[in-house]
Amino acid sequence: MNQHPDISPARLPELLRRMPKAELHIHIEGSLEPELIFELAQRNGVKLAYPGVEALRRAYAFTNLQSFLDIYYAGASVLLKEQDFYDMAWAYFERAAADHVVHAELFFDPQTHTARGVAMRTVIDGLHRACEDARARLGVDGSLILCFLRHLSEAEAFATLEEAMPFRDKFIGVGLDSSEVGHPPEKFAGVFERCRELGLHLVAHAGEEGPPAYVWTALDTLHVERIDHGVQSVKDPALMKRLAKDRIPLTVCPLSNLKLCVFPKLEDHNLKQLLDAGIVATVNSDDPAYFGGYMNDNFLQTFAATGMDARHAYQLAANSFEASFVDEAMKKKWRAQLDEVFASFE
Ligand code: HPA
Ligand SMILES: [Zn+2]
Repeated sequence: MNQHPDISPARLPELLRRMPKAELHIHIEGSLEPELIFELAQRNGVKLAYPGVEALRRAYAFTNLQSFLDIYYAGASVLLKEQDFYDMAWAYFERAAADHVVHAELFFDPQTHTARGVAMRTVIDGLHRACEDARARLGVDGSLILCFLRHLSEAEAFATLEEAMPFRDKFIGVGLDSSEVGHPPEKFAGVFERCRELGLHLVAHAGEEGPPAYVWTALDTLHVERIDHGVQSVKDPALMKRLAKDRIPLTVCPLSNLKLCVFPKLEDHNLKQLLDAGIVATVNSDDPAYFGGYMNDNFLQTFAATGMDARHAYQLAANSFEASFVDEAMKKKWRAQLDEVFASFE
């Protein structure tokens, strides 16, 4: 296995496109393209606040996380039927396959839908059916992670978990998303403890806009296995050491961070710094329909802006497999595919 191939910078874009990779931080509702939003709105008779696709796209000028979330929840309002959830996830899987994503762990926000009267079964069945078809027809392995909305109460998270329990075999874990600042991980200590007892995988958004303290409590109070975003961790050297020592993966989303003004320019992004500190960082798209790109857009633009090389590319792909919630045999298979692609570029 050659982890440090001598590959010329000119061939780096093609290598980034072709290498197999896992996506571990994608909100499936954030993959809803404006065209599909309008198609579903028409199909379901939902009235939107924008006259058309272009007007909606023009509204995608965000200043921070909250300015995005307001539009993201409005976009999700067109999802009503099982087929809508299926169509959304299927469109994502087709794009993922084109980017050589071999495995994806999809976040979904049930509370966004159940609050509008959509049944939990409708949401989970539609998404799960798309995962099954993606495996069979595209060769993309997919699984679901249920996210609690952190701007809501812990009692509401408990009620959501209860509602989802009849479908326990259709999701592999739980996460925590939505407005971060003012809603620290410890607000959800009880429900995460219950999810841990249930044998669910645990992740949480922390250190996207919020302070390193939120990353610490996600680790030590919620006992999460991965941190989503986590880019603010560089402000705390002790935290950086902890993440590296315990090999806690960070699911980093460079174009999201750019669009939500977490970094002023992609050139300022700290992904290379995280990797060079020995942290198991990965690249992900977060909400690709809103942030200007899917997996390969994130890889290509970030590499062009930050001067990372083929060694970083290999590390990021290998990290995505290490950080995924699959068995060792699957990880081994994907690492072998990764080595094969790198070997073909030497
Ligand atoms: O980037 C995000 N952060 C927090 N919540 C979210 N929900 C969708 N995307 C995001
Ligand atoms: Zn996210």
